[in-house]
This record gives sequence, C-alpha cells and structure tokens, in this order.
Amino acid sequence: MNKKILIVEDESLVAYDLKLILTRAGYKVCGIADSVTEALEIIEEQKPEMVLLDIFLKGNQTGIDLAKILTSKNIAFVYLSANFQESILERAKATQPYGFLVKPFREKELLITLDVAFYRHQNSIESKLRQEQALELVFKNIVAEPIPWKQKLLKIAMSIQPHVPFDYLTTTMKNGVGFPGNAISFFRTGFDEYQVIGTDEFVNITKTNRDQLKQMQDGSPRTTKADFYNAAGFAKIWPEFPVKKLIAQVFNMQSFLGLPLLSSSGDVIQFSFYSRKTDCYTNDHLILLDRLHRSLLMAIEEIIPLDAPEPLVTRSDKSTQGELREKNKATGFKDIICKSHQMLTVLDHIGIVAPLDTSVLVLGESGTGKERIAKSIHYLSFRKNKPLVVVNCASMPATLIESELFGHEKGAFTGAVEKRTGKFELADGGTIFLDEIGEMPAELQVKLLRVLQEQEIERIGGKGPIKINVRIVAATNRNLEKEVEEGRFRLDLYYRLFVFPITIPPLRERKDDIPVLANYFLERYAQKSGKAITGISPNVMNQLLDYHWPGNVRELEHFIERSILLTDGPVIKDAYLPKLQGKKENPVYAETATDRLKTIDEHARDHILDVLKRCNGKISGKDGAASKLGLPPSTLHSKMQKLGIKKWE
Ligand SMILES: Nc1ncnc2c1ncn2[C@@H]1O[C@H](COP(=O)(O)OP(=O)(O)OP(=O)(O)O)[C@@H](O)[C@H]1O
Repeated sequence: MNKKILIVEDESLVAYDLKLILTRAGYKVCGIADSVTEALEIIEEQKPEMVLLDIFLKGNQTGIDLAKILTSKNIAFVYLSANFQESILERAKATQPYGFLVKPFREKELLITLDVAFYRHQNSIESKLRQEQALELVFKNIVAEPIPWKQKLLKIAMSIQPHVPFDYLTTTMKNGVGFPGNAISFFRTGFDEYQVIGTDEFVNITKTNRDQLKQMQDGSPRTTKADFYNAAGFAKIWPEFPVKKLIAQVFNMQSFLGLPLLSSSGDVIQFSFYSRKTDCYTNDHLILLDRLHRSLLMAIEEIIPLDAPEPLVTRSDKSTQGELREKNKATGFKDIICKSHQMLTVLDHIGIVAPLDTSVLVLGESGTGKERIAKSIHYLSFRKNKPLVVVNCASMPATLIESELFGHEKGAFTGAVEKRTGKFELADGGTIFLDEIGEMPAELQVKLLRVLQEQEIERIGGKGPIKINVRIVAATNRNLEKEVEEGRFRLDLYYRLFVFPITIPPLRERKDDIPVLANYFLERYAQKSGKAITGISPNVMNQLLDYHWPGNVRELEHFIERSILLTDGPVIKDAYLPKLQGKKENPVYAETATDRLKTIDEHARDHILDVLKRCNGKISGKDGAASKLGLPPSTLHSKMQKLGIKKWE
C-alpha cells in the first residue's frame, strides 16, 4: 500500500512540485495545507503516516506548533524550510523531527530523507512498544517478589527511572489524609542507590515539623491531571504548592512532573517526579506514563497497603539500602566511575539501549569516556559472549580503512599477498565500535550505509556480498550536524546512526564526578607504582574542582598518574595543573551547566564522605580517612563537624 504523506506548505508552487516528486516515487499525497488549522482537518480525515512541514505558514501558528500536536498523535514529520536560523533550529530540534530539509533541495535528497524518516519512525515505534511491554512485565514480577512493600515500590521507581528520569520521587499514597502520614520519597544518590525518605527524615532534612507540612499540603489544590513544569515554569507554581517549593529548594530540583493515579476505591495516588535538570520533562514522558497508567496503577494497588495510614511512615531503610549498594556493584557499570546526575542519566540510557540491538551513536569531547560507554553497551547486550571489535577510523590511512573493515581476497590489489578477514567479519555475532566515525572518508560512508541497511559486506576483490550480523556502535567528538551541513558526512548515514544518540557531558559540566574519579585513579596508580600514597589533600581537590579539564577524564587520569610519580609523602599535596589561561573569556570553557554550582564546602563534604566510605567509616590510624586526606584526625573531626557530617552517612 502506498504510504500517505501530507504536505504543509504555504508556497503553492513548492507544494505542487513536492506532490509531483512524491507521487512519481510511489507515495500517496493525501492533501496540501497552507495553515495549521487546515492541516489538522486533513490529519483528522486522512490520517497521514508522514507530514512534510514548512515552519512559516499562513495564520498565527507555525509548523513548530503543529509538530507538537503530531508528536502527541505519533505521526512522523520532516521539516522543510528555506533558512534555519539558529534560534529556530533549536526550537525545531526540540520537537524531535525525523528529518530536516533545507530549501531548495534535490529530488534525491528529499527521497532519501523520507526513507530515513520512515525507517526511524518505525524503529522508534517498535522500540517504544518493546519498552512498554518490558516495563509491564517488570511491574508484574516486582509485585510477585517476596519482599516488603516499600522495597517493591522502590523497585518500581527504579524500573521507571530510565524512561522518566528523576533525582527525587515522592509517592503520596492517599489524598485527603494528607502529606505527613502517607508519603514516601526516594532520593537518588548513585546508579542503583536511593535514600528512602519517610516523614521523619523529611521533616528533619527540611527543618520543618509535621503540622507545618500538613498545613502546606492542605492549602495546595488537588491535581487530577498529569502535567510537567520545567525551570521558570516550575518556580511559577511554587506559591500554590509550597511542599514542591520546599523540595525544590532543599534538594536543588529544577523540573517537576506530577502523575495522579485514581485508584478503584476513589483515592488518588500521586507520583511526583523531580529532576535537577532544568528542562528534564517533555510530552514524551507524559505519553509513556499515560500508556503505562493502567499497569502501574494495578501494581501500586497490589503493593501499597492503602488502608494503613500511619505504618506507612518509614525510617530510612538500612537493609534496603545495604542490599541496593551490593546490587550497585553488579549493575554491569563497574568500570564507569561516576556520581553526577548527568552521568547517571547516561547510564540509564545505556541500560535502555544495550539490549535493544539498535545502532548507537556516542557523542562527546575527547577523553570523556566514549570507548568505555561503547564497551558497556556491548557487555550489557545479549552479544556479550561474542567479539567486540574496536576500530579507530582516524588512525588509519583512508586507503587502508576499506580493507581493514571489509577484508580483501588474495591478489585483490598490489600488495594483497594474503587473503585478509575484515573487522566486520571478525565482529560477526558481536559488536563493532567505530571510533571517530566523523573521520570516515566519503566513499566508505556509502559502504557503511549498505552494511547498516542490508547487513552485508563485500571483500575487496570478492565474488559477492557476505551476510553478517553485527551491531554498530559509533562515536565521534565532532559536531556531526555541522559535518553534514558542510557536506563531509552523509545525511542518510547520519540519520541511520542517529537512531539512539548518547551524549557524554564534558567533565567540567559534571564536577560531582571529579572526586570519585580522582580517588579511583589514585588507588589504581598508587598500587601500580608500588607507592603508599593514599589520599589527596583538600586543597588539591579544590583545585581539581576548579580546573576546566579540556582533556576531560583522560587528562584527570594522567594528572593523577603524574602526581603519584612526583609525590613523596602519603598524600598528594601539590597540583601541577596548567594555568587556566583565558578561562573566563574562552566560551569553550564557559560554565555551560545549567544546574546550580556546588559551593566549595559542598564539594569538600562530598570528598570527605567519599573517603570515609572507602575507609569504612574509620577516621584515625594508617587506613583511616584522616591519613588519606593528609590531615590530623582532630582536624578532620572538626571539619566534619563544621560540614555537618555526623559519621559515615
Ligand atoms: N567514567 C569513567 N570511569 C573510569 N574511567 C574513565 C571514565 N571515563 C573515562 N575514563 C578513562 O579515561 C580515559 C579516556 O576514556 P576513553 O578513551 O573512553 O575516552 P574517549 O571519549 O573515547 O576519548 P577519544 O575521543 O579521545 O577517543 C580512559 O583511560 C578511560 O578508561
């Protein structure tokens, strides 16, 4: 059956031209609209599978407005525009289109973009369906587990985390009875680590009392509809919802998504997701939660004792957290050291994509850990017992890459004295990691596209195609969109690879990772060098936190390795870091993180807590935290007191 396409374009000549090309290529053009209103009428009547969408249209609404409606209806769309100014491009990109076409475009370009858009849409529908089905099954299994209800609730929250991210989640059990007795919260502190916060802990942390809380809660309007608020929009609702304001301020939360579930007995069970990211929540999250609504409600009703208000008040559940910590070690991310919420989100995304077998594109500056991420995708997939083959596209001369990737027959070219098996064949059944994909020569890009489309390769001088079964994980530190724009990277290949992009933030935007990474490298290189160096002084740690790390984790690793060689005592006390030249002026190093920056005290607190944890809470003695930090135990004691660290928290 011919695929149905709607053209939304206010220039009738362009629209007519498009219609001709599309009809010739076998598509069915089910209408031409020049405004959003007209487009909506045609959509209602014709149900197109794809919309070609101009941005500026007749009437008050733009193509971007229509795009949001199309997303909620799950209809794919491709933008057409004469010029993409950066601000418009940003807004258009936020609607997650399946492609962009810049006018004037060639017929071939249009058809390829459409082909890729259909492919991506189909892929995303399938992967969304698979995700939903998998989650429903997970809920059912959790309900059946012989564990206490609080732990089940936490497990449900953790299973939702990769799909609807949160740093803090409150479940309010029963409307009317109000907040203090019936809420339980989970505050994320590590990949699979959550602090369980019951009412007692909540009033302690927020320095309030139960009466005040009840008053705040009772004064807030009831919400009956799922909705989300990001950044300034979130702050705007604070006057009406003082408890949300309290949580936002105390835990530094920037976005909020509320999901009320109406139980069969008429009670409302409210899920409140909070995130430290300023623009965390989107319509996609609402759509997913809407689809999961029934199975989530059924699971919650099964596990929560709704008629028992007071026993729901919980203390931080030591055994639950202990078990979780154990599990954290077994999550498959043991080689990726991180603590920041940005990296925890990256790990969530890996958890989603690893078992799906789609191609993945890992983006990030040099040294951010792209190769590590690629490896964990392989080891968390069902291909883990098959080969992982790593190819660096930048380190090989263009003339050699083809035979390196696809192999050659004996005598295929001068110098081909032996038959050679290419990397793709070596990776059969497993994963190939194409590092620095942005450096791949244009003629090889076409061949790679064929591998992605047909799952087959051809050896140089070979007799015909050979079927292979390889998953591709690619990485680049280049801005691939710019490469496409400037004609160095194929648009069709870009879209095939862009099915699931994972972006790793630079180290300077995730300072919470610096202390944990520094301590990790310290342990590793001290052991390797045979030196008894056990700590980093607070002064050096502050300098590490302040530095902009253009070489990211690799630079930090080398810094620690070098410092170990240069240090005589048990503690690194000098930071041999390059001067921060032009830090302020250079926009590359400008602080781009949208989150509130931590104070030095907060970082010092994290660092001390991290060291205490490694020393199992021991302060004095050779293996104690004081010695690792290069401080006398009494000084550490007073620092801990000043920073409000009671013991090992
Ligand atoms: N989260 C992490 N935990 C532990 N080690 C890390 C982490 N991230 C990076 N590293 C280490 O930092 C170094 C650089 O990482 P990697 O080679 O994966 O970066 P990359 O982004 O692929 O770099 P490039 O773009 O230059 O190829 C490696 O030694 C890696 O082991």
